[in-house]
Amino acid sequence: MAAESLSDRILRENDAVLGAMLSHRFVEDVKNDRLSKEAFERYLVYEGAFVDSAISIFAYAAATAGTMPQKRWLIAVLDALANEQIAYFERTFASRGIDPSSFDTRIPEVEAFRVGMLDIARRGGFLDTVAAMFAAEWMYWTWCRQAANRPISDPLLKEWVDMHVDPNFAAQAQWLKNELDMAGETLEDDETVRLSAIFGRAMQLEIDFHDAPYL
Ligand SMILES: Cc1ncc(C[n+]2csc(CCO)c2C)c(N)n1
Repeated sequence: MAAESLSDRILRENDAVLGAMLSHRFVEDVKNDRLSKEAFERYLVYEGAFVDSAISIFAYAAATAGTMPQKRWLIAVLDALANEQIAYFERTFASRGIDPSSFDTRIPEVEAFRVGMLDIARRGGFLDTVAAMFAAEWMYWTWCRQAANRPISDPLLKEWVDMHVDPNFAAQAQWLKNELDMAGETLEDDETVRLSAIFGRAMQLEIDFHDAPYL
């Protein structure tokens, strides 16, 4: 039998916290088409602030990547973040008349996620960033695939869910998984334990972040 890949090991070891996030009230509300307009708009502002910091996080990954194919891939990720994801928020805020500066994005749950993810990238190495973003993206890809098969009345929420089932986003989640697996073939056990803990920490930050629109 083939040895378990590093990403599968990380997913298995963090099954409980991943499961808690996948059954979070926010995910359930989107899947059942009952997320309130107020919660969605708060989420959008918090999320827009996070996607902005994701540009910094992936910039750290590009700066610490070892090979040119990795750098090329990450530059494409940065391009998609700045020109597709951020563009979504600009369009959405304009069409809804949302003024992001009138929301408090410094509340602890939102700030902890942003600072926590950024710190992993700033202080850790390339694989630390990959493990944290694998947590974030694998989780979104998983629940958005479920949500995309159900009716969602708000066209902008529908667009947001669909963006995370798009083949480009799926390829990004798979790329992170594969980077972990390739590195995992030669890592010492204490290093794999550390990366699994980073995944778990990122997922707990996600749970708290998704509580924030309801506070
Ligand atoms: C709170 C939160 N967690 C995870 C994602 C998933 N996601 C979508 S794009 C992106 C950055 C680079 O691809 C990430 C992590 C999200 N959007 N918001």
